[in-house]
Amino acid sequence: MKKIEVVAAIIHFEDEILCVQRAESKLDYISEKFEFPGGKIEKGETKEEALARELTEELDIKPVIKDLFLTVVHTYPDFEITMHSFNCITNSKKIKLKEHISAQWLKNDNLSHLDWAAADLPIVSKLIDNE
Ligand SMILES: Nc1nc2c([nH]c(=O)n2[C@@H]2O[C@H](COP(=O)(O)OP(=O)(O)OP(=O)(O)O)[C@@H](O)[C@H]2O)c(=O)[nH]1
Repeated sequence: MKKIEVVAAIIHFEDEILCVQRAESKLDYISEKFEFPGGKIEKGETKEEALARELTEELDIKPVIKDLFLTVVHTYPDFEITMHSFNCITNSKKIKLKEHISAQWLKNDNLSHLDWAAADLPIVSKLIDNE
């Protein structure tokens, strides 16, 4: 099975976190699901470099990338994903949605209300537990 390695940003603004919604896709299990912004690590990049590049490409933002929060391994029907999530801090809620179809800034208690990609659920649970 195909394996991909992905980085994702938990972007904090005060007590809120940025949640973004993927576009429609032929893979129904990720189509229009909520996720944390990020993407695949390219050859030769560190995780932090990949995350900084993806955040510029997807949202045109440069938050401060802090510590690794959780690494999740999840098997979807068509591929296995290893996803490294990092806490990031921003001092502005300004974003430009270049690829995603919507975005919400939510407090931890409200994160469970969204329809998340399955690989994100352990991250969402840990954020809620840390509250
Ligand atoms: N960025 C991101 N991807 C996630 C999350 N959860 C999750 O299952 N994924 C999956 O991980 C994969 C990331 O690939 P991507 O398509 O965003 O990466 P990319 O920007 O490098 O895409 P590209 O291949 O079109 O260049 C997708 O299959 C996506 O559905 C998440 O929270 N953030």
